Amino acid sequence: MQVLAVTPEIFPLIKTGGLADVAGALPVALAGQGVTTRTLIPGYPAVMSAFRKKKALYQYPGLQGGKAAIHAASVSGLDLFMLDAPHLFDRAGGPYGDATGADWPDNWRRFAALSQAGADIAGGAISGYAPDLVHVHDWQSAMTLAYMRYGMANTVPSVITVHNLAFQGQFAAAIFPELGLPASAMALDGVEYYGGVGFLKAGLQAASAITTVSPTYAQEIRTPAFGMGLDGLLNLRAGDLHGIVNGIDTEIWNPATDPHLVANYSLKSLKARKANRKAVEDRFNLVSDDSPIVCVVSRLTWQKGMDILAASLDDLVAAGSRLAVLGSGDQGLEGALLAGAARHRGRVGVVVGYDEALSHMMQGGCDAIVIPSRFEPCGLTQLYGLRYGCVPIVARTGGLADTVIDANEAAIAAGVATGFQLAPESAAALGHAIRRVISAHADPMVWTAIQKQGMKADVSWDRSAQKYVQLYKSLIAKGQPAE
Ligand SMILES: Nc1ncnc2c1ncn2[C@@H]1O[C@H](COP(=O)(O)OP(=O)(O)O[C@H]2O[C@H](CO)[C@@H](O)[C@H](O)[C@H]2O)[C@@H](O)[C@H]1O
Repeated sequence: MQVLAVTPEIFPLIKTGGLADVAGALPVALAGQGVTTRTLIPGYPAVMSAFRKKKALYQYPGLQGGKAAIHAASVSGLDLFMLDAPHLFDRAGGPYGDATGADWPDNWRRFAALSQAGADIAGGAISGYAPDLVHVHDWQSAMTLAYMRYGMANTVPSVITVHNLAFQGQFAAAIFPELGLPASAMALDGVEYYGGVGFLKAGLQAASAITTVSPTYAQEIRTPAFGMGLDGLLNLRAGDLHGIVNGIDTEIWNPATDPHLVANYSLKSLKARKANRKAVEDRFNLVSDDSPIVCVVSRLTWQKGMDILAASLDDLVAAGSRLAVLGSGDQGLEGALLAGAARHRGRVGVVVGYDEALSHMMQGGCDAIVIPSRFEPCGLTQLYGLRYGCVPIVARTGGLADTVIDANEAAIAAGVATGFQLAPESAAALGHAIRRVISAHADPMVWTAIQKQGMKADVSWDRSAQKYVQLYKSLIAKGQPAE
């Protein structure tokens, strides 16, 4: 089976968050199950400069205002198509904005172009390549399905995965004439969204099936509280909506071989974690003692509950915990956390920035990782935590609720506990959870049992990749009715 994936990010080439991890790991997992994936990504500078050997397979004399070409290349087991469109993607800064973090004003044009190229490939633009199915991710590639629906590839089945409903790609109606879609597309069941154009909405409407990254989030987004304006549409399409929990790349995230750790270890050699713990203490200027180091590796945003964490710092330190925070995002939150570190020298350390290597070291050296999100489609850092014996402390929402078994008395007695759950959006619940963690940590038998049970959990892609394959097969068997 041949699948064309379209995504704005892919690890290891370009990553701002969990979407990149999934886009990079899923094709490898699917390959083991007879699915060949080729992934279309934008030709950002980091992408185009990664390959010496490129081959232009398709040329556009004009695509959203400039010349463009589709190239093919392979890296780390991934087969890629790259959309080389310098007027759209050859810019310093991040994939979505400039160095100050401000969004590019023409993001609609950039990701409409990516989507147009995706639909063109699906429709046969690359000679000899005809995918059986198209799989797109989030709003940045969602319009692929609209271009397919109103164009050549309207019989190719498709899947859209929602990694985060908060990001919708909503733009003014004035852009519509420049999208190159027929006038009939500007309709309630087309790309129209609250009077403007909705990229994610258009994809949700056109997809043969919709997936999101955990069963609980798939239910939550059908409610007004989590649906972010799309719950009505998601309820209409409930029969085509599936929750498939993310896995992780267990080669890249393997404490036994991870090159970013001072000391490698496994279930049988947990004591070796001490050397990593020492390295974390040094990096974050923490005092050395027996109290647990609780870490955070996160975008610093409201979604992730980082305001609740910042407001709870004094309480968490008073309870006896040490904290190591790595993150970047909202400047107000960065400031609040840095101020907390200044108030609690030696007990709270904060590194503002994005540091892949340090994130591995923290999972390998800290005792626990806290994820107090308000909503969390899946969450990956708790899965890395499970694999590394860095016990997850998670808000009971979305994929966090689906992947961590709370260490209540019954679960401890049954030997199934893998972490700690808390009620979302509550500083009191966070404080209570940290006190439970400190008390469990003080009992090495209990703590080691929780760590080991987490390390035994299956966080690989195996089962979830099977679910995607089953879904792909059922859609291909059904066929996509032409309009
Ligand atoms: N400062 C930093 N330095 C280094 N690494 C950092 C970092 N901040 C974050 N990371 C890394 O970025 C990734 C973030 O993954 P999350 O699952 O938390 O996702 P995110 O909210 O971006 O993604 C959305 O998509 C993913 C994938 O589907 C869903 O799991 C999630 O719920 C949804 O919100 C992890 O690999 C983490 O280690």
